[in-house]
Amino acid sequence: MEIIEKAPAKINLGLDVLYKRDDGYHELEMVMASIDLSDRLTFKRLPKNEIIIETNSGFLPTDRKNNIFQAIEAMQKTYQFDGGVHAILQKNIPVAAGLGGGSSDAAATFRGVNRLFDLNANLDDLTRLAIPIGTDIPFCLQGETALVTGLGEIVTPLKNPIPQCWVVLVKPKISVSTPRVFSKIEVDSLSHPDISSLKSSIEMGDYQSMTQHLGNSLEDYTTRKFPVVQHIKDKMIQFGADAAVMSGSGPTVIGLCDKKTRALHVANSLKGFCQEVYVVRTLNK
Ligand SMILES: C[C@](O)(CO)[C@H](O)COP(=O)(O)OP(=O)(O)OC[C@H]1O[C@@H](n2ccc(N)nc2=O)[C@H](O)[C@@H]1O
Ligand SMILES: Nc1ncnc2c1ncn2[C@@H]1O[C@H](COP(=O)(O)OP(=O)(O)OP(=O)(O)O)[C@@H](O)[C@H]1O
Repeated sequence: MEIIEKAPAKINLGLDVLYKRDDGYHELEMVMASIDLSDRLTFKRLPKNEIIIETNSGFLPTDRKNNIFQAIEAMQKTYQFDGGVHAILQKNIPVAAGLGGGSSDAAATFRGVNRLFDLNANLDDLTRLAIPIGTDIPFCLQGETALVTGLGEIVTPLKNPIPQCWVVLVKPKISVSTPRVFSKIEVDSLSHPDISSLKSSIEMGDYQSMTQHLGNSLEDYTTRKFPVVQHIKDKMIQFGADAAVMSGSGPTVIGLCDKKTRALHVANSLKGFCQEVYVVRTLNK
């Protein structure tokens, strides 16, 4: 028997860093949405108690450093099932891009192993196991559009998902380390997007108002370190995106367009500038 799970990327429409906690982590307030750009995972049972990870991506670790490995191990320890897991990852989401690829793979692994061994774990059970592996995983377990608070572990689905639109993703050829960004920011001097207005515009289905309230507290730091991120934002607006914002700790910039033709125009105009350009839809159930 094999189980197949899709692992969609996430975008941060809004990300506010509220304060730094005594343990070094940051209290966040975010609006996140899943998009139609996904990794694909296949899970098979193995007779012996081992974990094998195969992937089409040459850059990724296949040992304990991979989030998939950690998720399988957490499930093995908790549920003590007989046998091991062979996971095959088809990587489509750019790595270290601010699109939560590794977190979504881990979430898909929790779902997949749960099904593969008929473990009947519920969302709360899986969320508890997920938090120590990555703070984006609780959102990835639920998907769609949500307000995400705490360290990332408190996920509250919005009354309505993000209004249907086109998302242009542009990833410059740099990788950004999330731990490094969090260790370098000075919390007192960060900008604070209006997450409450962003949330209400989405819940009211008001696309235009939503585009006016996108924002990311981490953007100033990443754009100062990598000015190319600001260039991409400026170009997106110049070529017709309704709004543009950096996702997560970067470096991917997302541009929103209500019309497909305009999204394709923005994407085509940026292709000469960056190699990795995607046009996707948001993912609503
Ligand atoms: C920036 C975001 O992408 C927004 O969605 C996420 O918060 C990051 O999620 P992630 O990649 O799953 O990151 P994690 O592996 O959980 O955390 C990486 C590192 O970022 C820092 N970190 C993360 C989350 C948080 N609320 N405060 C932090 O300070 C910590 O130093 C942590 O060791
Ligand atoms: N399954 C995986 N897919 C991608 N990266 C992984 C995976 N497992 C471990 N990693 C490691 O995690 C690091 C960050 O990868 P990822 O693509 O999840 O970053 P990200 O998109 O910036 O995530 P976020 O937006 O949650 O910060 C990489 O350095 C990579 O080697």
